[in-house]
Amino acid sequence: MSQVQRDLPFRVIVDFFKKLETTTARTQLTAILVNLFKQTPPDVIDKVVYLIQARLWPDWKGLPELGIAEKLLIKAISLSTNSSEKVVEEILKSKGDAGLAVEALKTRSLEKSKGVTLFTFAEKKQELTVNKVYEVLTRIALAQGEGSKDLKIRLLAGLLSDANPEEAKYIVRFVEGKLRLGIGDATIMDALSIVYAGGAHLRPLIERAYNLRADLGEVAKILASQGVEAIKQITPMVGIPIRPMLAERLSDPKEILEKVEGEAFVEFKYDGERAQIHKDGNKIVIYSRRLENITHQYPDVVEMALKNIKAEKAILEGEIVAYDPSTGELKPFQELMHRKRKYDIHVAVKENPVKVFLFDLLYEEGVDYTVKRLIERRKRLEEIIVQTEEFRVAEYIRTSDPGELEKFFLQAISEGAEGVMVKALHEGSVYQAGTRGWLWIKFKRDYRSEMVDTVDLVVVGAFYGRGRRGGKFGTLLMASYNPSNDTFETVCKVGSGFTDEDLDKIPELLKPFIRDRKPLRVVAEMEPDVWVEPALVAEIIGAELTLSPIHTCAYGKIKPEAGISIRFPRFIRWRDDKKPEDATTSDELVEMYKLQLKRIGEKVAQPGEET
Ligand SMILES: Nc1ncnc2c1ncn2[C@@H]1O[C@H](COP(=O)(O)OP(=O)(O)OP(=O)(O)O)[C@@H](O)[C@H]1O
Repeated sequence: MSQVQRDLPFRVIVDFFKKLETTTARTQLTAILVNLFKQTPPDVIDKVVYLIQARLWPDWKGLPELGIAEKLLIKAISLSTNSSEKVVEEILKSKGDAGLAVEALKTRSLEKSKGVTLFTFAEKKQELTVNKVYEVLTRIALAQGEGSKDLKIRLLAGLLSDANPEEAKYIVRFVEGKLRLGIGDATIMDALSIVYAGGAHLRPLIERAYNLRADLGEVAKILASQGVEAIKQITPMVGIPIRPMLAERLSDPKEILEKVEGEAFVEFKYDGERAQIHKDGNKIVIYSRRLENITHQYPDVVEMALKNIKAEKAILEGEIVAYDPSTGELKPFQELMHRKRKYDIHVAVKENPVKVFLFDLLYEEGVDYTVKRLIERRKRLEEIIVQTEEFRVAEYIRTSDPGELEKFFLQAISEGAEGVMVKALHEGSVYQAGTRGWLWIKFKRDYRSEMVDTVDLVVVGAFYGRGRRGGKFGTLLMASYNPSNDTFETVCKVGSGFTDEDLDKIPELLKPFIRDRKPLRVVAEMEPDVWVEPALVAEIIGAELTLSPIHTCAYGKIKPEAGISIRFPRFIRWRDDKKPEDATTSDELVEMYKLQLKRIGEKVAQPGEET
């Protein structure tokens, strides 16, 4: 065999980007991706995956972003194309896209130099490779502090000079953060399974590995270089976040207990911020529900964890909740916002104290607890911590009695929780990382409306307002997530519930995600004024769920030619702790719709009852 290939020409990736631009069907997307992975040597597959994900590394690493503002970009393009900044600005204006601008300028300067044949042979540039592009982009991102602006410009200009016009176009789009390809993690995992197992059957294992080690580039590399066995052996690792287990929802205590097969742990569902606490000796890292590193926001939690976790190496989960030290009362989630400010964290720590309620153990001293029953995980959790007033296990009971469950639920609400989490205890009650399933069921407070619960939907479009809202976005087109084909299906247009301040902020929030055509993963019948790449999640409540022929959520699942929609939807708040794939799924809306029908049925059956 020839020498092992360790790199991939960058033009192969460029060809892939180009093909994607003219593709809309998901099956085709997967096929194109399979073709790319087949050509990718194992050594660079991690980098190829990151580039497809439009990033340089997983967000949780907390490494800097590229940090190239438009001004710097113009300077770099000007340097690399021998054009003045003014010319670059003009072309940028007329093309409306920096990628197209650099492509045009480079083509022009190539044509100009065509006549000059002297030295061209000897000077023929080396072909750009994925490693080279990745290395320079990394250096650009890591250049920080004094003189870093200049360094960033020089590095980028150098890279663009080495690139041909098409390569330069995509490099610029990447740098600008505009290289969203509409390829979700689900499609990447499908393609990896096809390439390395010849079909879909490896997909669940790849997904499990990704759930335990939230780094798809790394998972792809292990698979490509060490094979399927290595993927099977993957266990949690302290320092690398585990994708959180999620709960289904129901609101009938009897039905909930039937679903978890009888006896259950019923815990307070605290209204705070989920925290995955990693301890490695005297180092603590805290990851959020979205797997962002939030350690710096909670120096007090770091201290509590160091003091009260007896294990050397462990991964624990809990909820961080704000409280009022004068009364001991728990405060709502919004109070934690003070911890998001970058400066004066010590002031926030003093003014907004928190408690931690632990509810799971995922790993301890080389043992993978995610594969163990809840009962074992909880027992060990209690053994390895010293419980204090501020750092302790979530309030819970163990029961199989619906009446007792209901009573505990009311107690939870009266003590400032949102409701309860009911957790299965049976043989199969493992920790299902990254999965929403029936092993955990949330039972939340009724919002005093027909819709029992709020939903979290993704912005996929926006409409300009009229009257007082003229010229501004007044209404957003919202969608649910359909994980079975990795798409976003429209549910409703929401125009109420926004404060003036919310409305003022919308253009800025949407700006990076606005597209001139329907994003690949969006399924919609209506045409908004602008399309929005799925990125922003909002919590929505409405009067009730209805069926609508113009929305595509779970289309045809309840009735032919109708999707599920929300009557009188109202915006509650942004959920920036959620990724679009964490939004309420179309199947969950189907369940909620059925539940609503059932409750209406019950009301009709007992007309005397107060509703
Ligand atoms: N005792 C507990 N056990 C598990 N999760 C808890 C508990 N108390 C509070 N929580 C929080 O509830 C969330 C579980 O609900 P779910 O799995 O549906 O996630 P979610 O979609 O963020 O929930 P929601 O939208 O209801 O806030 C967890 O992410 C966690 O932050």
